[in-house]
Amino acid sequence: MGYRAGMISLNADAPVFVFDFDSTLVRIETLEALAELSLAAAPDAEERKAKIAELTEQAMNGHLGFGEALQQRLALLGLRREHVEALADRILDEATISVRRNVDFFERNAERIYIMSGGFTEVIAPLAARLGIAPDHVLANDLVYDADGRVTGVDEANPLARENGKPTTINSLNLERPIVMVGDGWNDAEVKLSGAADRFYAFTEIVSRPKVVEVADAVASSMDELLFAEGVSGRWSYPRNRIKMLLLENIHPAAVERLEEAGYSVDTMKGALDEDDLIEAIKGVHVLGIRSKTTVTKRVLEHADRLMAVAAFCIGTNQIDLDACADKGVAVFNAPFSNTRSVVELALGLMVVMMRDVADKSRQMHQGIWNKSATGSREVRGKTLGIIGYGAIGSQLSVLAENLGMRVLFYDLNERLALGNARRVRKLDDLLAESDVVTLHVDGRKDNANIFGRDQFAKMKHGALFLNLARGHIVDVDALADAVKSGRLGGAAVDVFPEEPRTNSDPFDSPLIGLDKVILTPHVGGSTEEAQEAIAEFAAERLLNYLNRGDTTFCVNLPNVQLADVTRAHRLLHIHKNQPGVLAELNRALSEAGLNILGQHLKTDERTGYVIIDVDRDYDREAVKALKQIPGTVKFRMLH
Ligand SMILES: NC(=O)c1ccc[n+]([C@@H]2O[C@H](COP(=O)([O-])OP(=O)(O)OC[C@H]3O[C@@H](n4cnc5c(N)ncnc54)[C@H](O)[C@@H]3O)[C@@H](O)[C@H]2O)c1
Ligand SMILES: O=C(O)[C@H](O)COP(=O)(O)O
Repeated sequence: MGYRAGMISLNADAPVFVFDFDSTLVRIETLEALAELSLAAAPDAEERKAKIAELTEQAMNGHLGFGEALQQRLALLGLRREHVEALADRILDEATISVRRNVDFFERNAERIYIMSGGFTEVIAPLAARLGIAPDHVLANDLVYDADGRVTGVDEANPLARENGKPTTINSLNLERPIVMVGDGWNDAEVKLSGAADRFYAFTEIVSRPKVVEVADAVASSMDELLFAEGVSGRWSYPRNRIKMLLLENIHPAAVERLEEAGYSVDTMKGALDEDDLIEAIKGVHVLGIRSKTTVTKRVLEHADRLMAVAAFCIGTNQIDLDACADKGVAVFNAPFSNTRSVVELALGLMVVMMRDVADKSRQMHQGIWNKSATGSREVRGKTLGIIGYGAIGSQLSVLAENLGMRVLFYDLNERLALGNARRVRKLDDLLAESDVVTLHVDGRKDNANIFGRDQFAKMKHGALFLNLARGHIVDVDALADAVKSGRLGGAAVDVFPEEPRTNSDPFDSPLIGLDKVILTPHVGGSTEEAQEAIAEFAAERLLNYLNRGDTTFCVNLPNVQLADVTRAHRLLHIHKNQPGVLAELNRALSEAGLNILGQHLKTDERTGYVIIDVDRDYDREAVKALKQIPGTVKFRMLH
């Protein structure tokens, strides 16, 4: 399993922790998992499994004595040594996710940690070993086998085989106090209720039982939460499950999976939200995930009381007020390359389809009209393609179009390397005059609003084709509609619109609707399964790198700093206005706080400075708070 390293130690007067096993350290109930193995071929397997699960629930909720429930379940199981061995073999894979994240806590504090379970030593042993817990700190039942390897019962001398087994076992050990019991079941709660432990945490990451939660001193929905509540310096400075992420616009589940696996709390919504709804939804949210339809305005940001980062799970970031985000210290990320290929393929397909008039021919066929004719139907080979905006998409399109035999011209505001035989033109008008197909791939910056209108259409070749798969506001659609109607253009394919519906249930309207020779698609240039999954993975990774270690690589509005994981240090992250004197003040405050600096990075852009300081872990925590007061501070956080 992918366990991580870190530095988490308890101090001398820290409690002794006693952890339950099933549905706490592992996400399974041992007896139910064994039933899957031992009853695989039994004709009445389902009945028996249901009975076993029912007995487990009764015992875990305190409705049936544990010893009684264990005996009855073993009788139903028909268990053999090989079944037990098979489960022990895969038990590491069943470890609870937050336990995997905090393996260091176990390793470093093994002397003050016990695993106590009504389950079986043989199954627990491999995970205990992985967590560095010695065999004499594993308190569990021992199975008894007959000569043929059949399980005949458990060692009855062990108190864990009987009622009140857990309190009895703890008491017999005479452990130092305080003792903290952590588990999901009633028999764990009983340890505290009987006085054998000082505190009881209902562990709810796998299952939450109301009756157990009710009597618990506190609820721990993950190991991080437990360590935070106990004041133990955990894997992270703040429990990740308290960091709320809101992902809008049907972001691919791979992102949710990745972020949840890393311990964060993720909520999702299918559509985009309008400004007022977003203002409501963003309260308490630390990370917002969007696509092209959600506009993050200054007004929205004014209500974002916890926001640390925004991820655009797409290429475009024109829907986000990047400067306002920077002013609030909110980092913005996107996925600049993950759907490039999908857009390029669609653009090429649309060109071919338009050259052959496929859309209109197909519509006629659906009306029962057979119109076999070569008139007006052309190959793309040998035609001139004019690409406006030679960035990631434009340049890749250039290469593939040349491979289809097209001649490529491009126009870009910036210097761009011409790929293959593509030729850069200095004036847009030259490109318009020469191209048989004109395609737009500029970014969505505000200045690009309506850059393509009546004048530009008038300068295109008569009968040329036009594509816009970039952004809706770039083109004057009324002018486009007129250019098609007048026959100036031979056809148009449009994927993006100045006004787009926020959800699939909202209506769509445009002057282009119903026009012959016009192909309309609902902003799906980047909507392929491959692209959406790739975007999800890329953007989620950027977010995790930022949240977990302060790395701003690929951030589009803060200085980019690439950072390694924080090990053997605490990391201070200070975002400030780029104004004179901040760094000097910061270093003065650091020295007053008695901090030993292990490493420091500073990067600035014209608006913002970002300082990352790794320090020795011994320092005055209160004094560090002074860093927040330094004039010009925008955001300050700590990681360890
Ligand atoms: N339809 C979709 O689903 C979809 C999917 C992905 C991207 N997009 C959009 O496609 C566009 C291109 O994406 P990209 O990844 O290639 O962006 P990019 O930033 O890599 O490239 C944009 C290029 O346009 C140039 N440019 C900007 N304004 C210009 C102007 N007025 N005239 C000439 N050149 C100009 C820039 O210098 C840059 O080279 C963006 O608008 C993006 O939002 C749409
Ligand atoms: O910017 C982009 O990547 C595209 O416009 C795709 O946007 P979408 O994720 O909303 O489809």
